[in-house]
Amino acid sequence: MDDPEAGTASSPVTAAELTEPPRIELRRLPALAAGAVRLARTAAPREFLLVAVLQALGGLGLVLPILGGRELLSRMLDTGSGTGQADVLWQAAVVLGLLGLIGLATAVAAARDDVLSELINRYAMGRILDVACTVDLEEFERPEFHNRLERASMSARIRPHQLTQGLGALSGALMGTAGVALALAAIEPLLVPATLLAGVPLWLAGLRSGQVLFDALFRLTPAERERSYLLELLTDRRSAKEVRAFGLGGYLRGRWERRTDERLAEIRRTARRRLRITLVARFVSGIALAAVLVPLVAYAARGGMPLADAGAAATAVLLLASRLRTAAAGTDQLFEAAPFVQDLREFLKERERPPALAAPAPAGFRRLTVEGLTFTYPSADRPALRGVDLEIGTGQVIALVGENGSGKTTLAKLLSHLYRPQGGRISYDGVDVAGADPDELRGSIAVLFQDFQRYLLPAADNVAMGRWERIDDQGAIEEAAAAAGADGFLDALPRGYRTLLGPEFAGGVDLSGGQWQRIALARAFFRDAPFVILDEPTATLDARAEYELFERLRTLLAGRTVLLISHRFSTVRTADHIYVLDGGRVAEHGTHDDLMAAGGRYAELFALQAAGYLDTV
Ligand SMILES: Nc1ncnc2c1ncn2[C@@H]1O[C@H](COP(=O)(O)OP(=O)(O)OP(=O)(O)O)[C@@H](O)[C@H]1O
Repeated sequence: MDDPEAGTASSPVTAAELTEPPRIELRRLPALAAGAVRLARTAAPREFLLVAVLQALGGLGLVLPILGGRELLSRMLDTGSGTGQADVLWQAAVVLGLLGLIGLATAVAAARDDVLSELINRYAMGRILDVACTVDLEEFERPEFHNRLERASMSARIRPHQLTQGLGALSGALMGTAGVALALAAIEPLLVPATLLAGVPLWLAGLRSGQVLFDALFRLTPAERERSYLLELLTDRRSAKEVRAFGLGGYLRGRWERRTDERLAEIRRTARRRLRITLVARFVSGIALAAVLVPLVAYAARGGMPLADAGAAATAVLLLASRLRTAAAGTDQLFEAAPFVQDLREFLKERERPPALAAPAPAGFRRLTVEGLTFTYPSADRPALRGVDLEIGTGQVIALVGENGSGKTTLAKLLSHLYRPQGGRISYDGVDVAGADPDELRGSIAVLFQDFQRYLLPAADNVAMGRWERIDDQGAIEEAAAAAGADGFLDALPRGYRTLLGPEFAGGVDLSGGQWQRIALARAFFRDAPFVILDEPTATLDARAEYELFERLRTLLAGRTVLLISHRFSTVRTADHIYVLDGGRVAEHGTHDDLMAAGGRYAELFALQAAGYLDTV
């Protein structure tokens, strides 16, 4: 596909560089306008051409009355005969007909413009999704990335289209301006540049006013995101029950109202600033116009030129000034959209790693080795993992245990290649996989997260999301569901596997927490990967289901390598090897018997849990 951003990229602007609103530079305007036109042309080639041609025809509507009218008038004054009058009538009919056609073109252009706007929005949003789906997961931990994503999404809705609209309006207005300027030049050439000067304050004001609006919306972005988040809390089904149970409606609503008031106050301040800029510009422009008209009238009054000529010149000056104001309306749109489009383009440059640099990933391993693995979350001041060493042999079941916050899930995320290690290495059979394509590496891994996703899609699709390429393999879907113990309740659903899950959509049904977890487990089985990572896979399962699952786990996942994270020591004791994490480090490791004999942290936690069960008996 033709890439409208091609050839424009400099080094990507990093998140840190964009904490202040970028300045719009006049010299970048032509490139921005060209970029927006390319974007519009790529997004909607036919619509763009049609609207551009129709808008240009509409622009003729500004010139035609002047040129046609003048010609018509001189013909009327010249003709005395009947034939001449017929000519004039015929010519008048042509001018009127053309004006009618131009009116039609303008109306059609406006209607097609709505479609063009949607198409540009869809294309720009597609480009934003390209970035959102490919950036490192780590980016989602950075508030600045979310601010930029929010701004880009808001800008994509209207700004590229606004920029092309501004260009269209400007080119139409410039045609009109040129027509009047020619007429004025015929009377008195000096008056043309003098009148054009009156337009300069209007253009400068448009530039400043556009930047003021962008600065305000840029600074409002974090608060705007908070407002959206509060709105979601107040309107989403998942939060609705807790909001009611804790009586949070009024409190959260109050927070939303305060943020909204702050936004309104900022919008009011910005509107006042922009109005001041416009009024000052119009005043200065008016003075500049008076500086042209007053000497003209005075000169004519002193007899320097015939009064009729002076009257015609003054009329042309006023007409030119009015065309300049129309042109300024176009530049206002252009300047208002430009900083947003510039910001959007910077975001779109934020493409992830160039795929060509990634080495082919090994399909699996016989031995996975982790050495000195270190990782700190972008928003954290302490590492979540510090120098972790670990070894996993193919076909083994390895367990990770440790208290809350000890780093188990973080290690699982690094082993699934969702984050890149900041120190240390992960090797497959002695080869560091840091340079390999993470997408490819993830292709041979199935992960079941603690906070797995509940897709509001048909039940079968929920399982098939594990390997969407095989979404039509109903047999394999049912097999995976049976392995996870989900077949019973899925068969009993109103439309079986085709039942929509989630009651938010018509015909959808909800499941219990444990049933959702079995579906997530089925998804991991359906992925059919050689390395399976299960983070608390039975947290919401009943005791019998959990027991049965672990009894069958070795059979179900025979030949696969399993990394199991669990707080339930009864389930991890059968693992081939157990790693105990503490404060981001491996505190100890070994088999259940080794660790019990060592009498360390594992033995202590195991005894604590066992005592809890005994107390309740
Ligand atoms: N996205 C994040 N941003 C910042 N810090 C994080 C993030 N996720 C986890 N942490 C921190 O990293 C540390 C390790 O967290 P991790 O989720 O790996 O622990 P865990 O052992 O899986 O805990 P649990 O048993 O509660 O699931 C904790 O101190 C946690 O606060």
